[in-house]
Amino acid sequence: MSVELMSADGPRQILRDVNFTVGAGEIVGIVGRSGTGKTTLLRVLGGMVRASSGLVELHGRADNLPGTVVTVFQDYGNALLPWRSVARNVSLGIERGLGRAEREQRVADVLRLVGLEGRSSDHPWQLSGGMQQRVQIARALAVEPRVLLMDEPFGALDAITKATLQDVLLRIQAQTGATTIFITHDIDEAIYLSDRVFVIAGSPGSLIVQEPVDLPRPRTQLETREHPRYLSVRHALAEALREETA
Ligand SMILES: Nc1ncnc2c1ncn2[C@@H]1O[C@H](COP(=O)(O)OP(=O)(O)OP(=O)(O)O)[C@@H](O)[C@H]1O
Repeated sequence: MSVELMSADGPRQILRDVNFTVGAGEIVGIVGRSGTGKTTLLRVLGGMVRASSGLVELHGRADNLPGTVVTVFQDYGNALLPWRSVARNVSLGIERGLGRAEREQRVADVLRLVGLEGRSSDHPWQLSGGMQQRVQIARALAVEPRVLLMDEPFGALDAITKATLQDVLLRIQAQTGATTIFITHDIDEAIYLSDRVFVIAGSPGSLIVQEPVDLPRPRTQLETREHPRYLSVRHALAEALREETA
């Protein structure tokens, strides 16, 4: 797939020949320097931007079924509606199509998954940044997506909250089996969470590495990061990113 977008000087190629397949239930982390087109790629996968050549297929179909692909943004502060309670933010994507009892049950279930069961009647501004990001993740999960796309989901959080949410995400993904594709600037986060790590490089951006992680699950913050395989994947990714900078 390739993507061209309009700039002030006319059309500009943003991504060139980015072709890959992601298996159902797989977790893929995308890393790469700023401006290489990672967010654009995620937008194409989410159906928000159209590829100028090539296509995105989900289970062999090019038309993304609404609700099957959901995106979580880094900017949780703006993603949540401040006048709505936590529960009503989470129910945003399921207000049509589900009866009230089923909807309330679904909201309660996903809030429990992200560890916010006691905060359903709070408003976003009454929560910490990490909690607000959990609300956004809960809202995405409420529609029971087959594909979860996340653009630097933990980028704005402190290291301890980030580690906690990484583990929340792994637990949820193991339970829901959602195919998960996320962007991060943190190589360690990419390895810790993923089955494969993609490196996007250049301008226009292309997919230069698809590194299998091959670390056992369930993963833990200490043991996984001390595993010899972890270090070799880290080395390979650092080399790929360094070569690109050189
Ligand atoms: N809507 C748009 N119209 C025109 N050009 C765009 C648009 N969105 C992004 N671009 C351009 O596409 C290129 C890639 O941007 P993108 O946000 O995808 O990169 P990125 O790898 O996610 O960067 P970062 O890591 O800094 O978030 C940039 O040159 C940007 O200016």
